[in-house]
Amino acid sequence: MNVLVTGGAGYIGSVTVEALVNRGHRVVVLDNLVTGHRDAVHEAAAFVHGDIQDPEMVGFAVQEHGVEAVLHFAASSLVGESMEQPFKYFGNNSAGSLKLLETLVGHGVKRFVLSSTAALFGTPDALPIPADAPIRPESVYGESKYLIERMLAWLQRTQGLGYTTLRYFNAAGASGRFGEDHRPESHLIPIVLEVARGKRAYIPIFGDDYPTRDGTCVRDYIHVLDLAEAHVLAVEALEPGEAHAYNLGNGTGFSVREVVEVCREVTGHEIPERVLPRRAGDPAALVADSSLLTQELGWRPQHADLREIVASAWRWFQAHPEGYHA
Ligand SMILES: NC(=O)c1ccc[n+]([C@@H]2O[C@H](COP(=O)([O-])OP(=O)(O)OC[C@H]3O[C@@H](n4cnc5c(N)ncnc54)[C@H](O)[C@@H]3O)[C@@H](O)[C@H]2O)c1
Ligand SMILES: O=c1ccn([C@@H]2O[C@H](COP(=O)(O)OP(=O)(O)O[C@H]3O[C@H](CO)[C@@H](O)[C@H](O)[C@H]3O)[C@@H](O)[C@H]2O)c(=O)[nH]1
Repeated sequence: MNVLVTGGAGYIGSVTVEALVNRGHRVVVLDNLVTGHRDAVHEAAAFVHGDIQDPEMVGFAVQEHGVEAVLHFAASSLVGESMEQPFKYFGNNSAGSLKLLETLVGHGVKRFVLSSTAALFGTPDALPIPADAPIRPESVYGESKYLIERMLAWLQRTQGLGYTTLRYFNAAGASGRFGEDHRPESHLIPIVLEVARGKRAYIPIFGDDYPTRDGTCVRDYIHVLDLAEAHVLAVEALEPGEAHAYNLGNGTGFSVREVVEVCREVTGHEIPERVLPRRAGDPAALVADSSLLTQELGWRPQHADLREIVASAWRWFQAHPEGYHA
């Protein structure tokens, strides 16, 4: 298939492009490089430096490359930041995706896979969270993604667009070539590894008074390679006019303190910690029930062990001490 990947110069997008290329698909990446890196774009993929909100750039990419399906990663994606900058999130994510979808539908694109999020679920009634759990975001980020899901539901009904929304939990780890390089970094595992690499003095723990087993937030960390594989399966199976929503995680939760402990084991470094106040928008615990994805697409995580996930990130950081800006 000819696949357009928005945000393909970013963390999860770059690893997914690698997986698509390995599977024999032809890929064009559209990215404005606001958080992504040109060097993170696989050499077998075409690259268009542009914004999802620019109809001319998007239209050019679609026509020039005969695009049949779109994987939409491009977004602003930090829970904490979204609570401080709501207009950025409703703008880039919700309004940006609306513009993108208008252009794509106008060019006859009928297959669309959305990077959605566990942040849709807020504080869930029970764990693990199934795909049909109630939606009640507790952050602007989560709401901004849910608005895109609602647009997709209406475009399926009115325009025959086929879509799959993958609500993934916490991406982590690296492929051999592509890894996580956010600036500044805000995600837990790369920050803990920055402490191990001597780039930070300690790991701040945002709250230890949550109703969890050790008081720190629990998350379901999924290997970026398993995420990439789910995208390949989803886009290969998707037909025009269909609608699917899947949760995507390992089904096991780790607290912030447990993650730090695994990082100590993997790196052999001490990793001091310091407890700070809670971060706005953080639910106490998020763990995925991905059984619908397993039933319908045969997806199963191949790298579920948190030690393996952390070790892959650790190897990538050792091989790329300055990230993509070497
Ligand atoms: N990292 C996670 O744990 C996680 C979990 C659930 C969902 N997600 C979602 O997955 C997607 C990718 O996340 P990531 O961690 O790889 O983020 P990232 O910031 O590394 O990648 C996003 C990419 O999109 C590009 N981009 C942003 N706005 C754009 C625009 N308007 N036009 C063109 N390009 C634009 C950026 O330059 C970047 O390359 C996001 O949609 C995010 O919401 C991430
Ligand atoms: O220095 C840090 C960084 C994070 N945390 C905590 O670690 C957990 C994980 O945080 P982080 O790695 O920032 O991820 P999330 O905020 O859970 O969000 C990620 O996972 C979501 C899905 O669950 C995605 O939608 C988001 O895009 C992605 O950033 C949270 O409880 C944070 O409060 C700390 O205690 N200290």
